[in-house]
Amino acid sequence: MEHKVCIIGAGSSGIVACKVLQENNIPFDCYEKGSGIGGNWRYMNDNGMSSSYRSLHINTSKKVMAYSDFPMPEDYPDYPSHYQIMEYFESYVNHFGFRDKIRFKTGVERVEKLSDGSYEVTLDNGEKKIYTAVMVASGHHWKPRYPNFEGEFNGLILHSHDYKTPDIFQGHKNVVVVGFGNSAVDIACEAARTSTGKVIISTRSGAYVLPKYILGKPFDTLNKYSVEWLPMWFKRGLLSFCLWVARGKQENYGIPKPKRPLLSEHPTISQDLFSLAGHGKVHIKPNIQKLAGDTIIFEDGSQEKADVLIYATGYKIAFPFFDKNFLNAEETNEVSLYKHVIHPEHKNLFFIGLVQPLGAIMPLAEVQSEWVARILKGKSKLPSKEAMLADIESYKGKLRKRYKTSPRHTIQVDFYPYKNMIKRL
Ligand SMILES: NC(=O)C1=CN([C@@H]2O[C@H](COP(=O)(O)OP(=O)(O)OC[C@H]3O[C@@H](n4cnc5c(N)ncnc54)[C@H](OP(=O)(O)O)[C@@H]3O)[C@@H](O)[C@H]2O)C=CC1
Repeated sequence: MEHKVCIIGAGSSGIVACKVLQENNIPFDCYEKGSGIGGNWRYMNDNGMSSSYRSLHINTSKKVMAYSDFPMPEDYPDYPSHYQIMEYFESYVNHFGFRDKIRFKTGVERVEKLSDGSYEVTLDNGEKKIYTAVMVASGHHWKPRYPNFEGEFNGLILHSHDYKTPDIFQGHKNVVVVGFGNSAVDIACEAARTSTGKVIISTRSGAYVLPKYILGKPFDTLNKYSVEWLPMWFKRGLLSFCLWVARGKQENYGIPKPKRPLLSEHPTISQDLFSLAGHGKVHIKPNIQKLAGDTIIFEDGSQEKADVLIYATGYKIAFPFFDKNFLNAEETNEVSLYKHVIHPEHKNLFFIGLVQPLGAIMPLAEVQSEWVARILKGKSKLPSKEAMLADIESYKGKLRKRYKTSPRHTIQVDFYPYKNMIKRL
């Protein structure tokens, strides 16, 4: 069967999907809402979906993040800025020469499955196109998830998605950042360097904070030596030892130790937090109990006056182009996909980059795309629908056992084991 594929989005997952299909001579069109490639990594992207802030640097190292056949420039630092990552993506697209297959400023409004199994794609200009397969690469860090605290806050409230520059912290601003993921820590550190006021991270679960370096090497480059068959207790012990060597106990800096074991949450990575917390520039408090005008009351009964409240509370997984009865993940962030790629009920509907790795998404989006290309060419066979559904349930069970139950842990994968598994498939 001759395929024609629709790729939705030209971010870091969409461009590698384009490259892989082109290499495999599979015809495709890619649609991108904004006027350029890069998705989340395009600061101030005019598609309105980027959550990048001006000071953003990637928190996985350049070697782990790069696509397999296109290394990042030698003169890039270990942890490039979003400007450098964008340059890298631009040269990737130029090098492999598929920019003309991407239709910019063209959003996908609707994707509907037809009775013959093909997909009707409606664009935002009303145009309708038919495809035999759809690769969804529209990202999962663009639709803010808000908490629902009792009471009202009078000051400035912002979700981390809308945070761009630290000007809002200028002067003597007291700042409370809710959440203890990577957005929360980056923004709290930036606030602490900008404001002379008090900066607080408010967290309901706490976090183990991993430094970017250990023994002078990017932390994630050590990860490749941990082989997938090692038991979890051993991996935990090894990581615990590495953390002890790299930074001692995090409690020594005023960062409480979570009550659950290591590797049961998406990692929070920061080199700066230790220093700023140790200097008393960032304080950690429990979750918010109540908002009361200019005062924030925490669950331990303490109160703080605040000027700025940042919700760094993560994102909803959303696909606005699907009918809610066809696919809806927003409330739970649960999407039932075989190996996080294949929809077992809908043939030739694929999801690229819809994973949250302990590592970078880009090389995983690459192996996923290669797998999809093989499926489309009939070179890889899928198991039965029942077997795929059973595999999905079994994986969900493993996630529930390992991770704290939370919408942020529904698409979690271990970088190297997942990459190797997709390669094997
Ligand atoms: N430099 C970089 O490369 C950066 C990368 N990122 C990546 O982007 C992705 C998104 O990160 P991020 O924006 O930090 O979001 P996350 O989903 O990772 O973290 C959200 C945080 O908010 C907390 N939270 C959620 N809901 C509530 C609530 N109702 N009340 C209180 N706390 C709540 C969560 O706690 P709980 O654990 O209890 O759910 C968690 O601490 C991640 O993959 C991250 O690694 C982000 C920023 C920078």
